[in-house]
Amino acid sequence: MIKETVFKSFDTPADLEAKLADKIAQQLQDAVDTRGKASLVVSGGSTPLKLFKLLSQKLVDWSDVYITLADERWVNADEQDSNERLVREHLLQNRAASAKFRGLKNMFASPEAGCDMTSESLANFPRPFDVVVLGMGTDGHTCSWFPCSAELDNALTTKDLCAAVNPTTAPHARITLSKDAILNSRQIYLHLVGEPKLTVYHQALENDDVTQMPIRAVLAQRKTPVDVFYSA
Ligand SMILES: O=C(O)[C@H](O)[C@@H](O)[C@H](O)[C@H](O)COP(=O)(O)O
Repeated sequence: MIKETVFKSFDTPADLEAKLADKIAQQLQDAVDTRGKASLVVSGGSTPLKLFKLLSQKLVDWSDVYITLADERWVNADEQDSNERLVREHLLQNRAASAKFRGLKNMFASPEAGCDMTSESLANFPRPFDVVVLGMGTDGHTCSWFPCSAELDNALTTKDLCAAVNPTTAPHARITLSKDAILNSRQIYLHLVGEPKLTVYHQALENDDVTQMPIRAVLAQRKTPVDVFYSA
């Protein structure tokens, strides 16, 4: 059994988003005030869109904030399934338009070929990352650590910043930050909306077999604080 750390339950997704946006904005500004710059890693998917909008309106010294993604589908940034597109359209707006964003996709033909260049492009990011916001799929994946993929072990064990992943249960080849990179953070938030995800989260707490549910790699460690923000 994995011991739960911080679990915060909200009546509505809007309540959750308001609180989480406040916390993230405060932590980013504290980082800028303390160290001169801050870093934020966000996830794609459908859950964080309203959070992105709220965050984009916050008073933060955004020009000192470096933003990247936890994972990306290997598609061009103008395509429907691109996480970069989501970030550009929903987060890098309003006050946050001046943030320094680096996407994970580059011009190489595959994530395997492009991985090293992506890692190099993130070399000037403040690390440990100040804030990481993760989502979770109902198969227990987070980032692009898919239980179905042959590359899962590499993504969870490499010391490299990035790893290539080819999921068999989800579209597109992917590039993902590694477990080592994600856990080298000051604060991780796990953003969960909907009862099916609460059920999966409780299943994830049952044991620490990361090959079945890779989200356990985040939940079972004690190096980096993980706060779960949940709303039905
Ligand atoms: O690119 C992605 O798909 C992600 O970054 C992924 O890890 C996501 O966070 C979960 O799959 C949850 O996705 P939803 O928010 O769409 O449920």
